[in-house]
Amino acid sequence: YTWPNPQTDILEAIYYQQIGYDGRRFSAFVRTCETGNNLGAGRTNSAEWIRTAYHDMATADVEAGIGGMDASIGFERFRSENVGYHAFTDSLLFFADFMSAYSSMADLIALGAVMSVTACTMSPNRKPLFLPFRGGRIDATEPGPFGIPEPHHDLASHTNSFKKQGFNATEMIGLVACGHSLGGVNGRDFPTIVPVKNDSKFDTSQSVLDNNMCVSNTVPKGVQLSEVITPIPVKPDNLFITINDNGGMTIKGDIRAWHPHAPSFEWWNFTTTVPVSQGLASFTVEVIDGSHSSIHDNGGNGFPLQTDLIPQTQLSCSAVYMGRAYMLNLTVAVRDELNFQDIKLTVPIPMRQAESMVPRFESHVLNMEKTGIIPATGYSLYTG
Ligand code: HEM
Repeated sequence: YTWPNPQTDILEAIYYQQIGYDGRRFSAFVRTCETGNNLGAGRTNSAEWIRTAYHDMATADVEAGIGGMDASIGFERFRSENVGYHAFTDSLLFFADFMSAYSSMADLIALGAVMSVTACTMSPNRKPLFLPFRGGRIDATEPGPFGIPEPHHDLASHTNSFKKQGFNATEMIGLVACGHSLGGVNGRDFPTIVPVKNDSKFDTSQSVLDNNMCVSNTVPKGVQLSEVITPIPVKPDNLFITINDNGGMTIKGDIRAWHPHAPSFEWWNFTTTVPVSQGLASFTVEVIDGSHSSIHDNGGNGFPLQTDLIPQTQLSCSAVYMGRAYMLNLTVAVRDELNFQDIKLTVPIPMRQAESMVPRFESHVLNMEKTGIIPATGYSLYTG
């Protein structure tokens, strides 16, 4: 993808930046397929994340284009068809820390499933599976229909229910078998599903996983999933531009570089000051590795810098207490020659939803007031 793209940028970081500087540590909870003893004997995060993804998706009606991966499980945890609700509660609580206006709970549930599959196919004798991950799911604001398959249902009703979810009988068997090979334990407690439990060893279920764990791509009508998200080799991050009162513009930032043989990304930072009159529209990055040099130009046009409205972080502050209070005071330098009439700030604020533990982002729009000028730069300051 081409940088910047807010949604892809954030999901790409949560997926691929695990350890080291700015590591998001999402995968620490599924470092191995067995990780999770902290939850109590026999519980594993990977199994719970997979089950959460499946139960979120399983009420889909693909023909009608309703339901699918939409985080409606947040509203549905206490239904009897969602027996063992702690698994869903704990998974959603973990994912909630990674939510933003650009990373929906439904995307994070899907990513959790993708990462769990990788963790559970990692062993010395085989290649781990990295399932393609797409973003763009939209969280539901109300519960979905009932319809999770339960152990006491008969075969015909399972077949029907999987058909509604978009799977034929063969896929149903594959999906249930591979799902329960990951869970690994619970089949024993529920004899009605023994036939599928015994069906799968990990070796044989891998191709099944491959085809079917794409359950996470079942989404309601109208939701457009992104392209498969893969890491870009060079990515700018934490860019801050300051308009100085001596006529200079200071650009600071990090560059994340992907070294094929390193376990994590390498990070470099830079600071440069140019006269405001000269400006800076974009930049390229040269990576020198031994005697080899390569120029990264973001697909041809360079990494763009937006200098019409520039947040001045040194003049701004924010405090976030999830669910209790929220404070943001933002000052932006605005280029005078653009003659904007109004400058409005749109802030997505996480709001509690009464019946779900998943917050909903609500956009609040406020007017920014002119609070000063930065002499001899052609910029004024607006605060809101
Ligand atoms: C006929 C369809 C299905 C039935 C009746 C069923 C039923 C169950 C039951 C009763 C449990 C035990 C829950 C507990 O002990 O709290 C379980 C666990 C599990 N199920 Fe299913 N399931 C079905 C399909 C699936 C599918 C399609 C997947 C994933 C693709 C899946 C993934 C899992 C996982 C990973 C666990 C283990 C959870 C853990 O260990 O924490 N199930 N299932």
